Amino acid sequence: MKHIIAPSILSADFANLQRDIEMINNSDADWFHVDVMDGVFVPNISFGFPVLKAVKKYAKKPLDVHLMIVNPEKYIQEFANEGADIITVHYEACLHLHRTIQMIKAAGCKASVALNPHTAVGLLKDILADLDMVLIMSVNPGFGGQQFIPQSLNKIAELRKMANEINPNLIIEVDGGVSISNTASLIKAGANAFVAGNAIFSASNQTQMIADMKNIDVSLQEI
Ligand SMILES: O=C(CO)[C@H](O)[C@H](O)COP(=O)(O)O
Repeated sequence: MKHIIAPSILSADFANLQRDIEMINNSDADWFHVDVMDGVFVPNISFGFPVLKAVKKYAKKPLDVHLMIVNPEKYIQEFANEGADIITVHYEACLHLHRTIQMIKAAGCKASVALNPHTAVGLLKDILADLDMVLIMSVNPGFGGQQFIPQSLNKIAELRKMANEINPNLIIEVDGGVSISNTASLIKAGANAFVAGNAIFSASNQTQMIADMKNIDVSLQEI
């Protein structure tokens, strides 16, 4: 299966959100990545249900909702009701992660767990079989436009190795500092879904940038 490109609407122009949603609809992108931040789990506040609902109204592709919030279990059903297709909760925010994953599935969504840069992938071993996706944060969450943390490549490779034994269909998504210049090395490490905010929305031709990231020829790229 070809890798997935998920533009992060955190970097969109909120005064022209419908225009940016249509750009994604008409591009080679696969998903919309929607970052929800509460100002507690991360030092930033983004948006919540009303914006998700507005995006859902126009989006013609699945909504990949990344909850950077404490106590995410309180809001799973409402995010599902407002249109989330994939829900990612943070390992660091869940005291009862297994229960929260079951809640996401019961709400009819794909279930995913995100790991902050300091969190070891081995901690997911006993729950990996229950997951549709793991999101490796390759920056400290909270802001777009940060620099990719190189150690993330080792984490992806380690996770892919573990997934090959436990859950071969696991999607490994990378989020933070992803661009056309590191997509190939991330694919080689074992990732197959890419969130990109700044790299797409600051490009002079956004649709072309999405196409370039989607159609990158890994065999021609150096690590
Ligand atoms: O989760 C996020 C921030 O916490 C964003 O999705 C991520 O930072 C994408 O932005 P960029 O591609 O510009 O790094």
